[in-house]
Amino acid sequence: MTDKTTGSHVAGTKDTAPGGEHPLVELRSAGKSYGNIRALHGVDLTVHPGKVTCVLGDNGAGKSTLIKIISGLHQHTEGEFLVDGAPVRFSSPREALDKGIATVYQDLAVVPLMPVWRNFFLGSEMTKGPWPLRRLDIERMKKTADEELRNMGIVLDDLEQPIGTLSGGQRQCVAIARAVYFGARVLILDEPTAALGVKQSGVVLKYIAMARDRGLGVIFITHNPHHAYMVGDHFSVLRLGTLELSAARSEVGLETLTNHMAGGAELAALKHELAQVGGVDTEELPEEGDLRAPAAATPEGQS
Ligand SMILES: Nc1ncnc2c1ncn2[C@@H]1O[C@H](COP(=O)(O)OP(=O)(O)OP(=O)(O)O)[C@@H](O)[C@H]1O
Repeated sequence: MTDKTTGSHVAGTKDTAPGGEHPLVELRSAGKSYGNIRALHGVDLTVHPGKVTCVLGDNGAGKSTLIKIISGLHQHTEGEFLVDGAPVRFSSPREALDKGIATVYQDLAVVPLMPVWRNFFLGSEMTKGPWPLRRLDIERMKKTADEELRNMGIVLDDLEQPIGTLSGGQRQCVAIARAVYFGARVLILDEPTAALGVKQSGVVLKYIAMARDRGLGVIFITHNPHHAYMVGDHFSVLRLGTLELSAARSEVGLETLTNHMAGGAELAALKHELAQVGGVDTEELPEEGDLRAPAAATPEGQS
């Protein structure tokens, strides 16, 4: 575990792929500057098949920049980016997709009024018949979408219903099933639970676990340490563009993770500011050390 806040380093923390294989995706001291704004610096990250790597961080921490590098929207300006052990520099998201790296964005790229099955195949429609008589193979698309969603345990009453009528959680799940069907090896999920309630978040976390169990390497971007801890194998906390914490599940507990995300020092500063405003009983607000995880939290060092 590397903890940048304490400077401590625990031996044996470097991720090694099972069987000594290369990670699917690896960043080595990677960084990105936009002009003279350094958005990301010195980031190490590995993604292995069948594992969930969680990237946590507050607003402006650099999460989107990190996703953009891996998904081919931006290029890194420092360090190395490797896929299957080979250095890469993508010029477009298409190149990332060709390597099996699929990204599910929070504002899902769906057409709300189109049926679920049509959105499932959007941009990659099945066709039949020879050119120039080629036409959409609607029956096969409906059947395949139905099978694939069922395989992922997603049972919808009617695939003809417009995707816009599904709940946010269901839409995320359809997007995950779609990425799995189209051969993703690495699935990047951009805050999939951010806009969801507790129950819907639980459903999405279940499908993240299913994608993992199917052997995909998942990068789960989130603000929420509790959600991360439900499914994560490795946790990377970004702060102001650098890695503040990088730890395997066996090395970090939910409590530590929550404290990192809550930003104890920032909370103390906020408490001080609130005290100046008046009208808020700051005595009742928690101290840094009081930021406790829920009772069900896994004890430190256990998973
Ligand atoms: N295109 C850009 N040009 C200049 N600066 C940028 C650009 N994109 C991001 N930044 C800066 O880089 C830093 C990291 O931003 P980034 O969007 O990666 O953070 P984030 O963790 O995704 O935040 P949020 O959760 O708010 O989306 C911020 O200071 C941001 O202002």
